[in-house]
Amino acid sequence: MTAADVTLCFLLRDGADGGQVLLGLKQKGFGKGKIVGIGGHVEAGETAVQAVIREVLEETGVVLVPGDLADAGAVHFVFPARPEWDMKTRLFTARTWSGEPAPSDEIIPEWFRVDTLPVERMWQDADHWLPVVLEGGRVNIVVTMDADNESVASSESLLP
Ligand SMILES: Nc1[nH]c(=O)nc2c1ncn2[C@H]1C[C@H](O)[C@@H](COP(=O)(O)OP(=O)(O)OP(=O)(O)O)O1
Repeated sequence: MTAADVTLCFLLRDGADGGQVLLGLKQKGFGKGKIVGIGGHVEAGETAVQAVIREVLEETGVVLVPGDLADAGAVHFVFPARPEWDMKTRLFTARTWSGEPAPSDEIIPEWFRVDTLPVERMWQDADHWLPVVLEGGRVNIVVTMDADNESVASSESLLP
């Protein structure tokens, strides 16, 4: 089975008490009830940049242009017990955009401090790759989930 192509974009801003990132409570579909990054599937004929701009608009109302996006690499999520859930995820960050994040039927967006991420409410793999991305780094990592599809069995960086 081929992994689905998906995207995530992390909006970053400076708060009074340090850096903040926009995440959101997933209201339905994959990862419902978790705090997740903003994004979703790349549709046929779309580039990853086009897809992430569309998904951020659909889920939060925030308008991005390609020049707002910084490439933060990729994470391949592997679910051996559920191969149909495998996803190849392109990661982006943005420090500029237009509009204010607003809730949609997909996501309730919320700003979090980057130094106190709500990891207990996120996918358990988040702390394997997200802090590097939020510090402005790039990752290229394969995260393999356990048979419970929740715990991390292994994570392997493909970067030299
Ligand atoms: N293990 C994991 N850890 C994580 O932090 N994010 C994950 C993950 N596995 C998948 N994701 C993300 C990537 C992707 O942005 C999202 C799933 O895409 P979607 O939100 O588009 O899925 P849905 O099925 O809700 O929506 P549709 O695209 O409308 O079918 O979940």
